[in-house]
Amino acid sequence: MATTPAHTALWPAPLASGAVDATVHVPGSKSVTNRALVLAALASEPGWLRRPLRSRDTLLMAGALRAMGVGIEEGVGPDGTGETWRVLPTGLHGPATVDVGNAGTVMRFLPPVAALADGPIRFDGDPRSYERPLNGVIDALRVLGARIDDDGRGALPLTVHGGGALDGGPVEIDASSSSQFVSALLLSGPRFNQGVEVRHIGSSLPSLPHIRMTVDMLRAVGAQVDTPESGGEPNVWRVTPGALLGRDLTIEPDLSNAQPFLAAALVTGGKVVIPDWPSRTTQPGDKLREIFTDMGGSCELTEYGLEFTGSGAVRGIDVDLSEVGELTPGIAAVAALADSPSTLRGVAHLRLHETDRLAALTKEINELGGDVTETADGLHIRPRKLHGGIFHTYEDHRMATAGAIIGLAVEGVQIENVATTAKTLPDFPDMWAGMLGA
Ligand SMILES: O=C(O)C1=C[C@@H](OP(=O)(O)O)[C@@H](O)[C@H](O)C1
Ligand SMILES: C=C(OP(=O)(O)O)C(=O)O
Repeated sequence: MATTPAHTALWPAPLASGAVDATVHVPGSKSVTNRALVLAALASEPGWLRRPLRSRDTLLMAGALRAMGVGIEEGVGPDGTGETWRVLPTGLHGPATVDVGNAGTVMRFLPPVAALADGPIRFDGDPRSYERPLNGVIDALRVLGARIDDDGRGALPLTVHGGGALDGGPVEIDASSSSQFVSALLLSGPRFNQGVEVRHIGSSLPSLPHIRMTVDMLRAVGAQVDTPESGGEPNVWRVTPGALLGRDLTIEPDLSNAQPFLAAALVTGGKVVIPDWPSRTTQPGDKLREIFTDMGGSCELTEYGLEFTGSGAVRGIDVDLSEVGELTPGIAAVAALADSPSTLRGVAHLRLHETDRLAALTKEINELGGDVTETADGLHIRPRKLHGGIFHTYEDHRMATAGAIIGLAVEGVQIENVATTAKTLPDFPDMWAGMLGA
């Protein structure tokens, strides 16, 4: 019997029968796991990643580093706990081929690593990866001494002809389309002969917490990094050349992936506890404590984790999301169920994410009867009574979880290709059913 291909399969989003009351263990952060893998691969000694995220994006990162010769072994941590990767930074060899899938972190963070390998590294990925901007990384690497063959569009596919070392030094980039350009150059910077000085010359710079995450993690493995926040020039980051330490790092839960579960507490007037929510973090998802409180919930951060409670009321919000763009789909879903209008601003660069998220959210919410309009840099959302229907996801994990949030409150919502959540949260459907007590 023919089976339905995953991308057309429909998942009936469960309707909440009442207020949710659940504890949800959220797997490790995509952004922290993929940075930790890169830094461990560039270190001068072995390192450990405990509780790494195992999802499409992080398995692609691990696979790519392995293809370049890095050892990444499944293991038991130094204290006997499982769920660990041991990283043996023995390699960086070409020729090799890297599949980036549609992972921004893989397509941006690895070309600078490949420039340090001793042979050609070919990069390819999903059709959407050809459309996502990479010019900031390609142009900068050329200035820093790398040889790269591409088709001139400033995007994938391409080959980095690694020369075993890279000069490095000062470079200007426009990172207004993605903060990942800056992170990519900084992460490999300690291994460039002269280090790197990245000067952002564009009009705006999204996702600043993700750049802070890069800087914090570099410092934690012994790199010296000067930043605008540490008294340096505005928009300039400087990394000194030097060896990196191998570390024993426990990966924090992915706070952006906690979003749909917190949203469930908000829209059902229930309660959700997320264990191990860090008391200090650079993850943008931490901002949800404030945003979802403004939208009607309340939260308490204890040593055990975050307890988030909905009040039964869901309020609209006017908010600049430029620092936390990846939270937009989940906030838009909640806003569509609120009792007053919302304006989400500062996220024009979302048009270049997994899909054009502003267009996709507008179309899919409106097809359920909503009233959403796109602005130059965001969305206006005027809540209306929604009805069931198919919610298309465009191979975007956060579109799928946004649809699931709406489905809690609207009967008959069917999510197309819920399996696309595997990009960062492979167990999403089971976790969602578990939260609802199914
Ligand atoms: O560095 C990172 O880990 C990320 C940076 C952000 O990218 P952009 O600056 O391209 O939005 C974010 O949206 C993405 O999900 C993860
Ligand atoms: C934008 C995202 O991913 P990527 O790392 O592919 O840019 C995201 O996860 O929301």
